[in-house]
Amino acid sequence: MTSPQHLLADEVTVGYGRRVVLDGVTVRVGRNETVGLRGPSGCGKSTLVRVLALLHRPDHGQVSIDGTPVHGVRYAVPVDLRTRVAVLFQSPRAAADPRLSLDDLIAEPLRAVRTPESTVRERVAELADLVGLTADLRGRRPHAVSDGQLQRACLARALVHRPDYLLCDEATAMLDASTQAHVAAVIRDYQRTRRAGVLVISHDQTLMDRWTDRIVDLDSRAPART
Ligand SMILES: Nc1ncnc2c1ncn2[C@@H]1O[C@H](COP(=O)(O)OP(=O)(O)OP(=O)(O)O)[C@@H](O)[C@H]1O
Repeated sequence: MTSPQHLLADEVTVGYGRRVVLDGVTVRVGRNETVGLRGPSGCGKSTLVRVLALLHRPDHGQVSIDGTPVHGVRYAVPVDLRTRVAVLFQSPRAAADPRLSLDDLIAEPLRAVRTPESTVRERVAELADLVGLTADLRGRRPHAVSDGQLQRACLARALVHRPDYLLCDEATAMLDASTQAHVAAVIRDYQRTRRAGVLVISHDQTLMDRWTDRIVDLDSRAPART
């Protein structure tokens, strides 16, 4: 029997203190599809992204990747499983280490798994090119580049391990129109060529309609099921 090809949050419940934010939510993102996640502010979209990105352990329920259940969070998850899901957040300033150059920001996940330095340099150059970071920008640290340039570096970093699933949490919201279009185009191309599964959260309905194959409504009033 072939294993399922999806990233699955299965009957996931998450609470902060006594407040239940996600109550038995099931959402799946298949390989080779782009799914939009929609819902009112505060309904738990970002929380679900953190659960799917293996950054937050649900109180109940489980995440599985292509049929393999994931136990633990962050570094407790084996590296070959952890690197299959990447996430791009809204604010590159909050996500990026201010001490690192853009090149080192992109390279860090590769160095963390002891990739040979020649391979690191090659891959960083390839990705910087893909996201449109010029040589003069690559040596700069976050304070010396714009939000759009920094988000390009964060996208390159997110793609560095060639993830099968990419989660985009309002990833283009802070960008000007042309950077937004370019970042979205890079993600779309990546999705097609890699046959990746992509989850998109955006308050921009036009962008969601244009970008996604289907939309899941995550309403805090009722458990969402797809
Ligand atoms: N670490 C936390 N500790 C306590 N409460 C939290 C935490 N993270 C989120 N919350 C609360 O959980 C609820 C859901 O937050 P979440 O960010 O997942 O919603 P969202 O749907 O992504 O919202 P938005 O569309 O406004 O970004 C909110 O009420 C938020 O205040």
